[in-house]
Amino acid sequence: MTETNPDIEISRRRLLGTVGAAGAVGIALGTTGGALAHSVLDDSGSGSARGAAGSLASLGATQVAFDGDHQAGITTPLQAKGHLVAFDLTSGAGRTEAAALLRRWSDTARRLMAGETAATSDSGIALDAGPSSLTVTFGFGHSFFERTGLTARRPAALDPLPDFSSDRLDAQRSNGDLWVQIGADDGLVAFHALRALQKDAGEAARVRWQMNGFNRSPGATGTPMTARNLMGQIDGTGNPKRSEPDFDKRIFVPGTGPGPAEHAWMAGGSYAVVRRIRMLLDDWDKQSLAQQEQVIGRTKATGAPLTGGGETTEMALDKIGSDGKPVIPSNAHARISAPEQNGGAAMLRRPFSFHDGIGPDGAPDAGLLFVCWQADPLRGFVPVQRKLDRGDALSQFIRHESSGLYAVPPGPRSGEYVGQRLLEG
Ligand SMILES: C=CC1=C(C)c2cc3[nH]c(cc4nc(cc5[nH]c(cc1n2)c(C)c5CCC(=O)O)C(CCC(=O)O)=C4C)c(C)c3C=C
Ligand SMILES: [Fe+2]
Repeated sequence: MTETNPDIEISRRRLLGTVGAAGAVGIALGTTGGALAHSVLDDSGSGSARGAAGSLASLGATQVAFDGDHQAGITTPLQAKGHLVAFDLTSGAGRTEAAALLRRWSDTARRLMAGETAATSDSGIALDAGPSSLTVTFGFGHSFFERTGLTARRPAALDPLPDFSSDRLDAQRSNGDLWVQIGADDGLVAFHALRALQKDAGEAARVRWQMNGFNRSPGATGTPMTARNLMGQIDGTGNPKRSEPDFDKRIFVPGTGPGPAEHAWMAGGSYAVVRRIRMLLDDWDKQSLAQQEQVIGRTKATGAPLTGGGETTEMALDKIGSDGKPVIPSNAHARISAPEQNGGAAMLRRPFSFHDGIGPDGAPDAGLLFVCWQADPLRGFVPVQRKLDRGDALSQFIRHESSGLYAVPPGPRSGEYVGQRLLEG
């Protein structure tokens, strides 16, 4: 598995890089990572993002490939910093301008992900740092296809999500013609990419909304662990694993099979559902540990199911306690969202936490930038959210405040730009 997964190979490099961080950068970037790290280590070439600093530790040197079957930032391990940004095309911009924009964006993303500077007027924000696992992922919203005259090529999977009774959505912070996800293990590297991409948008597109998120930094725990969210729960345990035979089928649009030929441009792509979910943390913190664990159906400390075992032990959903009730409550979040309760519906959750300050009432404006990936939202997010909407114990502690659904095309081939098969096909 690890040999065929570029993202996991990056992790392997990161492990080797730990040795490098202790002083032997040559080992970290030797036979395993040398080719990918070349651009950041080469002091002689123009376009290097190296400033005055010396050699890079493994965290800075780690590079994720831009080209590939799938875009980076989907199966890439969670990064410490994230920016989500949606753009609308300006009134004068159509298909030609959109194609030129995607070409500029792809060129910049390819360069920055390789640890190079932007092609023109680089801001210098990321000087001294390496690529730091930077990923830039591009998607198209439903409205993009009208704006560019491409409605015949719009997949049905991009039809607007249904309304959910628990939605409290802000239209200004939802949807958008274009969506960009930026992730990096260094805050300056991530912000540098955001600035560069916004500059590239020029007169073609304007920012519609923008959100900032974070995760635990790599190396903060003794061994790699599933991340925690701002409620303190281990979050991500039940995610589909790359080693599972149906992983690709669940997450990526198949290359062949049913569906009109006009939609072939999405083969190898994926659909991202993005929700800004506010956590009502003051209410949550008033719950006892036992109450919090009943809400999820898993222990807080280890993430193990309430029916026993460790984090990765299967939930025994049929197990009845001495009180005659299911040990994992019937309204527990992990029970209701489990694939076996939803006809196999599954998604890859890859969120960032957010904190946008403290409101006048003293409550943090904090929560989860929920990003999930699937081959078809009607067989991933939608049925699960419908079920959660009807009786999830977690729902009284969260509020869905914004929503987006984006078609994320496959990764580019060498020299190609993201979306070229749609815009020029
Ligand atoms: C519609 C999809 C989902 C939304 C929205 C959602 C919000 C949300 N979830 C947590 C915390 C946890 N979720 C956990 C599991 C879990 N959640 C979903 C889906 C949505 N969650 C799924 C598909 C699963 C996996 C179920 C399974 O396969 O067993 C867990 C348990 C640990 C884990 O598996 O990750 C936690 C904790 C929050 C805080 C939240 C909104 C803010
Ligand atoms: Fe969840």
